Amino acid sequence: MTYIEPAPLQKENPLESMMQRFDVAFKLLNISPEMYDILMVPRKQVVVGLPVTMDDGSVRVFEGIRVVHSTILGPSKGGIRFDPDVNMDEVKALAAWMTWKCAVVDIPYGGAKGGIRCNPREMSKGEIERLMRAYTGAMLDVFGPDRDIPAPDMGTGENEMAWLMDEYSKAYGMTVNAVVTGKPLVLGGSLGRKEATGRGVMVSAISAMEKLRINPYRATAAVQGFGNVGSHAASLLHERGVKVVAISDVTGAYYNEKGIDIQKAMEYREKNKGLLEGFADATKISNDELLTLPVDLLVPAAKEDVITEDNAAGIQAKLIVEGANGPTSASADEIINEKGILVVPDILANAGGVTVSYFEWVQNRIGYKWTLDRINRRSDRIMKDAFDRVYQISQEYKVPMRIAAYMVAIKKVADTYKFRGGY
Ligand SMILES: NC(=O)C1=CN([C@@H]2O[C@H](COP(=O)(O)OP(=O)(O)OC[C@H]3O[C@@H](n4cnc5c(N)ncnc54)[C@H](OP(=O)(O)O)[C@@H]3O)[C@@H](O)[C@H]2O)C=CC1
Ligand SMILES: O=C(O)CCC(=O)C(=O)O
Repeated sequence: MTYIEPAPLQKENPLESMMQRFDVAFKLLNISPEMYDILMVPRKQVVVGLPVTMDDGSVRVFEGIRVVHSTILGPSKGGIRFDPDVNMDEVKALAAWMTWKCAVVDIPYGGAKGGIRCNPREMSKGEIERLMRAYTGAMLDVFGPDRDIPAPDMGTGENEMAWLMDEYSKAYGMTVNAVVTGKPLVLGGSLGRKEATGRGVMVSAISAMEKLRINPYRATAAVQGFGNVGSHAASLLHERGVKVVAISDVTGAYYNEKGIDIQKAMEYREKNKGLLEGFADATKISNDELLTLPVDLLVPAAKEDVITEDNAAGIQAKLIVEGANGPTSASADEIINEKGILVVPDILANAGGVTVSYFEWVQNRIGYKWTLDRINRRSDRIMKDAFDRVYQISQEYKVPMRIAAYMVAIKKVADTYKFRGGY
């Protein structure tokens, strides 16, 4: 029997959360009302059924989604997520966030996102490869180096991007490495891309600490999620003197008030099938408990809607830097703002990844490789400038940085429409 698993029911809806913040920011800007629908409705929503032969010979049909939210600033850009919770509303929200994110850091891309509802932890490498190739084949007329450029997100990494590039290149009869970013270095991947999102989180955190007059060498942090974003954010924060006292993954959270040895945790995870389960030198607590630890900095870097109206009141951190997309539901915003916690929002804080993806694409287009030093200097500058711009708007309009970031992004996209016209 073949079947597509239904998406699980979720209490919070990321699309509604995104819309609520969008509405607030839109009203503060003097933009014509018809622009509202133009900016809200995605340009393209593609859903495909993907039959894949499993290792035991059975055939399973997976559902694959790609949403292109906007292409007004340039080709659309955004990752591909492999996760059992993938659903259309989530992907629509994630695609819109990509539009706002690229606009906030001022790179010439629109926004898109893709996802396949599956559990990669329960699949073999061969099954994942066949699924990725099937998805790419089904999206040949969506993807393209000047049209829509995917990248990694939760549950995917350089292997999946390599298969995508190969499948696309075979279909077009030539090597097209600029069709996807986050590739292995030998296929035209960029130095610095793996660490880029975590690095941007670190730059945002240090910039925010300056504003709050927190000395990083005396600060403590808890980081939720120890994948691409969380592990590099934790490691780079540690390098800047911050004591990371808690980390976590899907198996739970690991707390040590004297500080976690991040390098050791990364090595442990590599040897332990990618999991922190059993990590010594720390007490195991729950992912919910991690969120309310008495720390200066909280970095949610796992998935959306982990900070909600149910737990926001218990948060003790002075600063939240959002590594994940949409980790704070709209219902929690008010509580957090009332508590005076400074939040560096996702569309700003985690934009380091797409920034270095942009650099990867540029290098592929010009056929030349940049040094790591050049990449880090340029991406740090972009992240710092974007932070300062959003902080300044938040002061000027007396709004949280999240609303200020939406204002910067919406204005840029709306201004572009004004000049291009023709909708
Ligand atoms: N990769 C990138 O460049 C970018 C990613 N992001 C966002 O950052 C977030 C993380 O992405 P990324 O690091 O790439 O993903 P990964 O798949 O590399 O890592 C996700 C991490 O979160 C953990 N996790 C998953 N579910 C839960 C849960 N319910 N509770 C606690 N931890 C959980 C995973 O644990 P386990 O490994 O045990 O499953 C893993 O440690 C996502 O929101 C993504 O959209 C944003 C910008 C760019
Ligand atoms: O690197 C990219 O192009 C996009 C990464 C991504 O999906 C994100 O920023 O959420």
